Amino acid sequence: IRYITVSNPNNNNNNKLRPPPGATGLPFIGETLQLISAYKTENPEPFIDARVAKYGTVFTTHVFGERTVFSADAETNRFILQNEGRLFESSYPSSIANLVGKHSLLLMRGSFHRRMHSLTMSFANSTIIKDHLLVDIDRLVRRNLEMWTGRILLMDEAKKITFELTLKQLLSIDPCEWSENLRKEYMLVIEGFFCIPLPFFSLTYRRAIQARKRVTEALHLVVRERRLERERGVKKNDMLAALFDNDCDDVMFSDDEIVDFLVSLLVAGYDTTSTTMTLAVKFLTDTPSALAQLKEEHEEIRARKGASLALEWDDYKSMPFTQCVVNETLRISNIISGVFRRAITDVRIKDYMIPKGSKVFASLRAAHLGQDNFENARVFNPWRWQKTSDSTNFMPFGGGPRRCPGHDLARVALSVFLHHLVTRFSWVAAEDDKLVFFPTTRTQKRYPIMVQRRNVVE
Ligand code: HEM
Repeated sequence: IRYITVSNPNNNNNNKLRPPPGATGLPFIGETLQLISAYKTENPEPFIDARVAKYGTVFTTHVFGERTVFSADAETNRFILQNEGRLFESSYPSSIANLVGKHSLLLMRGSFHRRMHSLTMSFANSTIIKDHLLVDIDRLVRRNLEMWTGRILLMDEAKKITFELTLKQLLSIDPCEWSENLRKEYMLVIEGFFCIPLPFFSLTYRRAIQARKRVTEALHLVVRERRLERERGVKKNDMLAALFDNDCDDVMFSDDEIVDFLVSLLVAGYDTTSTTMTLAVKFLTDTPSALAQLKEEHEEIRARKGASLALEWDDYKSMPFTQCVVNETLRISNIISGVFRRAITDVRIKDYMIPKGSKVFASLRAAHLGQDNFENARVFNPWRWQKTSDSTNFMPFGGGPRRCPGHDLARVALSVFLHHLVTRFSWVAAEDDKLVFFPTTRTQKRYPIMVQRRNVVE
């Protein structure tokens, strides 16, 4: 494949190139309804498969109000993501942009984005996790699991756990009534992400905007209080402290900037990690041999440590099969099904021309489920990762300058959660439940399970 930026508009060869083939469907709505109805089922693949068969892995469609170049090709996706800021830039729908706030990392661009992205990374990298976040993750996961009994909605429980973890890491706040109320407001904000961003038309969106206001008010109070504490010399080791410390450089963050930044970190880590936790359990329940192997791995760790010691970094590093399960869950469920970008110049991809201004969707899902990229790609098979530790076709956390800064943190949280779950409980699905992929990836009934405490551990 040749990828070339078109810098000379008078180049005749380039002028002959056309945009990728495809169909743009009905006026205004394009193929949006076909896409939504496919993604509302357990098997949305035919939407992509049919177009790939007809037009190839890069095709044109028209979704969510705009003509869009859709890439189902892993190499093209990588090229798009790595050229962030040079050939493409991220482009979120206005519903999401309004709700995360204008100072959010998701919306930042250029050198400021690079700087804030690396600040976020430096707060969630493996050294920091090893040195102090792991202790909190272990404690908060155990604390939640201790309360489980009988029938639970796993998706709700996983959300509670990830929200508590994120709040602790960002603001050093332990679970309490205040944090639980904040979480409820957050759920309303996230509901608003995928609806029409017109308060007049959508009650969900109106509710989301009001909830965002309450969330930012609550966070403003925390930031103000922490500034006062800081003046009194109280030091904390969390994301908010890192943002305050950045004041010492050339930039002084205002409270508004800090609050938007925190809102977007909570948004980005909350739904993604909790849904992955839930789906990992669902896939394991449906694949008993994988669950048995996972249990064995974790029971060995417990046998070494005894019933009650907290997990340490070396324990996390001795969970090879768990990493296979995490990879395979990320590959097959595709919590972030793809990312939207906009071409900031004319770009040549393969033998097509992507005109400047075009909307582009790099479908991570299509690459992960492409039969040419993975053998029996649509089957949950964690053992495949025992053969290939890394794959260039595997990008659940995106790539390039916007690669997810929470990727290590998410992996650790998932592994610790699975460890305590399989060593403390056995469970069965309480009802049939199925996966759907619109508006976000979730199971229809929030995955009800019946849990039973095991005797092997405290
Ligand atoms: C299984 C869990 C997760 C998945 C699958 C996931 C996936 C992704 C993906 C695909 C992107 C790239 C978006 C783009 O290129 O436009 C991203 C960005 C991001 N993620 Fe995650 N993420 C997860 C967990 C987390 C966690 C725990 C955090 C908290 C620190 C986090 C914070 C972010 C932020 C702030 C961005 C925006 C980065 C930027 O635009 O520079 N994510 N994530």
